[in-house]
Amino acid sequence: MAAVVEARELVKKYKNFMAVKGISFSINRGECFGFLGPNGAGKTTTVAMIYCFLPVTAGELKVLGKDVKTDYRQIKSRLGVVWQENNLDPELTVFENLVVYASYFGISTPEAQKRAEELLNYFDLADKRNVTVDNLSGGMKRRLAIARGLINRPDLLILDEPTTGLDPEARRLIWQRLLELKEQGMTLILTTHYLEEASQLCDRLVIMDQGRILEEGKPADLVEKHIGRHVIELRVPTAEQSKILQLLQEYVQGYTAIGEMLFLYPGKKAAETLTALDRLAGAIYYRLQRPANLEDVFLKLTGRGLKNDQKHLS
Ligand SMILES: Nc1ncnc2c1ncn2[C@@H]1O[C@H](COP(=O)(O)OP(=O)(O)OP(=O)(O)O)[C@@H](O)[C@H]1O
Repeated sequence: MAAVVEARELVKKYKNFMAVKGISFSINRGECFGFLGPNGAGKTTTVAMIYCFLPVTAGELKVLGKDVKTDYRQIKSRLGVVWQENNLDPELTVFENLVVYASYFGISTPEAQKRAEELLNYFDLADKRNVTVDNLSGGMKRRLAIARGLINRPDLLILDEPTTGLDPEARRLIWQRLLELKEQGMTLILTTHYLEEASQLCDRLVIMDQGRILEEGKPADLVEKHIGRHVIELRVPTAEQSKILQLLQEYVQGYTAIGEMLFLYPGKKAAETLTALDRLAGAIYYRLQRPANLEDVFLKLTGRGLKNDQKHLS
């Protein structure tokens, strides 16, 4: 499969702060590739370098076979981007936002109008075509921003946290459209700190933290590799934990301890683990068995949750 993005030992330094610390990855044509990580991981910085918006400090970065250091004009003309912050023009109508943006790519007005109509229909915004952006809901603004990112019919669409701050219904509508675009063969790159978004949309992803890539792979494979099918969550006083872990060692393949919380990975022995736990009930304040997910992978790799506001200790 042809790579549309190749990064080798990519580094980004802001003055004295190294936001991206020598990462390597490769993105194939037609896939949805994700950068998953908490705030400050370096996701936006990385996609901004792919979009040729930020210069690379060191390392190699090729997009669509061209070098971002020398061929950025050609690369940019073939990319679409949707930034996390709303940067739609509030003075213009929905329709005008698309047509004016198209002019930056040298697209003729009749062609731009035709594409704008198609995109407004596709993103369920046709009845809003003549209102200004201020009159749109958050979900509509985000859909318009994605429509605008597609106006030049890009080879690659970059989405920086496309559904952050949206309600579940607005989020699902955007996921639906992005999945359709992928089915039509579009290459998508997205950053997110929503594990559900990453699991639903991404064919492959990297897990980033503090400027580094911790893991890379298909979402389901990463969960299987690090955790298995299930997680048993326990709340146990820290003084009791080593005794419990010792008693469970023949059943449990791995675990993560964060304060009083114990996250157990029982592999194929979930039933045996639960039976063994029943005999220990006195020391355990709380117990839950649930399917494993990408957040468990992140937790195991870093000892922290994906969202900064998330507390794992109750
Ligand atoms: N212009 C800048 N100058 C200095 N430091 C910066 C600049 N932009 C970003 N950073 C820092 O670089 C690190 C990575 O930021 P980045 O925005 O790439 O992270 P992120 O993973 O996209 O997080 P978020 O989800 O919050 O957008 C952070 O510590 C951030 O504070």
